[in-house]
Amino acid sequence: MTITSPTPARYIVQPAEPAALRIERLNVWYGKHQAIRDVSFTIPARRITAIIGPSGCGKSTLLRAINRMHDLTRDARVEGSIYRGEIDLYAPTTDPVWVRRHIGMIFQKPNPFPKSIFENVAFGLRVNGYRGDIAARVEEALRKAALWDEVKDKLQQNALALSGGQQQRLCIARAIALEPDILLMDEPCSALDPVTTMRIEDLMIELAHTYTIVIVTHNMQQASRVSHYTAFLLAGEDRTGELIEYAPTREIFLRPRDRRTEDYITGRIG
Ligand SMILES: Nc1ncnc2c1ncn2[C@@H]1O[C@H](COP(=O)(O)OP(=O)(O)OP(=O)(O)O)[C@@H](O)[C@H]1O
Repeated sequence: MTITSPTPARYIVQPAEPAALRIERLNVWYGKHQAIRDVSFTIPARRITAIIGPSGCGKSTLLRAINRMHDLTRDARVEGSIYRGEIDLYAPTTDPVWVRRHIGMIFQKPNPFPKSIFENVAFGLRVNGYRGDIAARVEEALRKAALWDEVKDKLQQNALALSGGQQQRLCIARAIALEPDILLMDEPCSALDPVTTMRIEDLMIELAHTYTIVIVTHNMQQASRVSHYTAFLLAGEDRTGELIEYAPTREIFLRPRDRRTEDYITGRIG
């Protein structure tokens, strides 16, 4: 593992594992407000990478840049590159629909469609004109999301009748059904109780055998429990949206190199 330090204030580790994504000189603006500033780092494949930092530092903005969701936001502008293998997701020739098929997103608040459990998972397959066995793919996705046993006898029931934790696992199944290789999770447990949160965390750890996971979290225990690598973004004045430190999670929590990282993880800055 090598440490590069583009400026004396940044400690960015290059993971030893194969790369799932290489983010290069990423900048994001909303109108005149710059939310992400010259961020470069590599996200390892089949690992969990946590993005942490104070409120407003740009965590969600960075996550959304990874599957080109800012294309859908008025006034948002992205510069820089994100490479998945040789393909720059921001190249003019790259289709954003293709990007979102390979990079799924799970949101803070579970957001199932007001349809049956089955149709929620089948939805993306139908939209994409999938010609194979939809029922088999739905079952497989629900199994991978650790929900099959709870719902197999009520697949036609409205998804909105499920508990919050079940709804979140359904949203994970909906994303998985499209066979992405990367899953982005934006505070996926913040609307859930502690027991349900543990269940989703266990699921994330299980899914990381197959998928690359990038998670935004405010919960330091969660970042330290589930993630292999952690990226710390800074907020405040003209430094908002800068990546200050990126390293294996153990190092970030046990031996942070930057005082600002230490202040944040120990709760001295919010
Ligand atoms: N659609 C938008 N239009 C304009 N400004 C936005 C938009 N989305 C986010 N911002 C601004 O960009 C900055 C970064 O927001 P972002 O949601 O990425 O931060 P965050 O670190 O995820 O925050 P939090 O921890 O509070 O969820 C904030 O100042 C926010 O107000």
